[in-house]
Amino acid sequence: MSDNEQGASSERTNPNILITGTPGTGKSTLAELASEATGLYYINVGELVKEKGLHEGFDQEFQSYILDDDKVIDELEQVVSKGGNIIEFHSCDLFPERWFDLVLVLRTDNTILYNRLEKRGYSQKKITENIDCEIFQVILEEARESYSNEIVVELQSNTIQDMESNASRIEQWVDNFKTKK
Ligand SMILES: Nc1ncnc2c1ncn2[C@@H]1O[C@H](COP(=O)(O)OP(=O)(O)O)[C@@H](O)[C@H]1O
Repeated sequence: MSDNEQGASSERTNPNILITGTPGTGKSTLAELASEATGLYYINVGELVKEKGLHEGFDQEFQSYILDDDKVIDELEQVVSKGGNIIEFHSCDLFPERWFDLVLVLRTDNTILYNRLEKRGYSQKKITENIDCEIFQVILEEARESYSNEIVVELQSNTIQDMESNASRIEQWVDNFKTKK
């Protein structure tokens, strides 16, 4: 990531990073690795929503929770305002723009993604929905519309090597952010 991907310089001495992308692209795996490498605090928003009931119920048709955006924002506001977090979620337009110094959108080739989702035991309907989401770059477009394009970075997440190099890029980026503060 280049210097200008540093993004709009915030007052934070520790950055907040958002890792987003279609389900199955490897967000949790990368967020955990990057959290270990950087010491930033890892927040899995999907898990938090379930744990703390930050939703308006379960949508049987889409087999997912209907988010209560306001509850999610309220729950996270305090910890995010201090900086030093890696936040991971399969959507990104609900969070305030000011929260993030870097927004990473993971991308995976269709066949690889298909196999990962099938292994997860997703229904055919849910697999198709997610593959379509990836083909039409829904999350990438959402990220570009919601955040300054200077801080939005697309990362390939097909192989273990991709995962390792993405984690080390994040580590370097965080070091660089802290050095400049
Ligand atoms: N870059 C990668 N290369 C190979 N396998 C990966 C990669 N990223 C994730 N995986 C695997 O794909 C599956 C889904 O990853 P996960 O991190 O749970 O995705 P997400 O959090 O985006 O839903 C897991 O089995 C994980 O081990």
